[in-house]
Amino acid sequence: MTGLVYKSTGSWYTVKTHSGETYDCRIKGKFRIKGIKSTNPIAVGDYVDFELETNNNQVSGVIHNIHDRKNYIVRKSVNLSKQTHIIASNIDQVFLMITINNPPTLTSFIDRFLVTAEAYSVKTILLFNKIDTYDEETLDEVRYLAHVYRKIGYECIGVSAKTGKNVEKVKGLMQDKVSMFSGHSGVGKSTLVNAIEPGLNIKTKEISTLHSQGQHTTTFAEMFDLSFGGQIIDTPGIKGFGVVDMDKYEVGDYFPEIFNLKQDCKFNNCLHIKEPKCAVKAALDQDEIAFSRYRSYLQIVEGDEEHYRTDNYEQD
Ligand SMILES: Nc1nc2c(ncn2[C@@H]2O[C@H](COP(=O)(O)OP(=O)(O)OP(=O)(O)O)[C@@H](O)[C@H]2O)c(=O)[nH]1
Ligand SMILES: [Zn+2]
Repeated sequence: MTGLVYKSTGSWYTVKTHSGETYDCRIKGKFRIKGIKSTNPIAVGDYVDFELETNNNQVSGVIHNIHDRKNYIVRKSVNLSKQTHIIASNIDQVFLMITINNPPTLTSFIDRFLVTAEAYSVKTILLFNKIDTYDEETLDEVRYLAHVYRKIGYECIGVSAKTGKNVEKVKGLMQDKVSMFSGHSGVGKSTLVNAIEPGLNIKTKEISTLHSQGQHTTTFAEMFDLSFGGQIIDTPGIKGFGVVDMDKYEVGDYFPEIFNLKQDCKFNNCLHIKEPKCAVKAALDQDEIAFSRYRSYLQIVEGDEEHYRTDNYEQD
């Protein structure tokens, strides 16, 4: 049988078949996936093959195969083992929720998020929430940001989880897809998800991420069905996408507007900083590339690790 993993608790997996039956499954033998050194071999969002077995009149499943993943997101463990934990896989899209001032979402946060999402091959849609509260000046800021991000290929939608503005539009995008919601604490993730699917109480608030010994608990994601088709993955306690190791020469490839120009730079290993005949710097001078985007690019290339962690990898 084949099913989709909805929940994992470490040794047991909740797997749902296409016809809607749910089974508790375990893994058979050692499971190694090429190239990933992770603490969990199977994650929420995985498609797996399993066989049923009966023990003491209890039916459960034994997973013997995992299908290739289209993408996955990981979290590095904070301890010294340097192992990764796969949070979720096969994500169709992530909605990055942004508020201008309550709380403020900085462009450096948005851009670091987008770079990570590009590196993971996860499509991102930007939702500017709480537009019911904005004055004309703040709305101008929303319009400007939407212009900047639309120009480089990201869909941008102004929404209000409170008044319901554009909530139907977001639902339409979610139909029959696997979605996630991200963004700073307080941007309105729970409120919007509740407006989209009333009664689905996703626990975006984690009670505590620390054990009494001061170690981080492992965060387990969970998948939920949407009544109108599709699923939502809830990742309690995880507000950003974490840190992805990348070479400084790779960073520009995850900025679509920089990637599109790099073949026009004189040097094929151009970092677009001080090199002569750089197409990216020329585009910046012509205002074809937004300065805030270029500034974020420089911050990432110059490796402001400390900043990266606090900005993009929040855990309360
Ligand atoms: N005016 C207005 N208030 C909103 C809107 N969306 C959310 N809020 C309010 O903003 C506050 C935070 O919303 P939450 O949904 O709890 O935010 P969250 O992103 O889930 O926060 P965490 O659980 O901490 O990650 C609540 O008081 C909501 O009522 C909106 O569109 N307009
Ligand atoms: Zn260049």
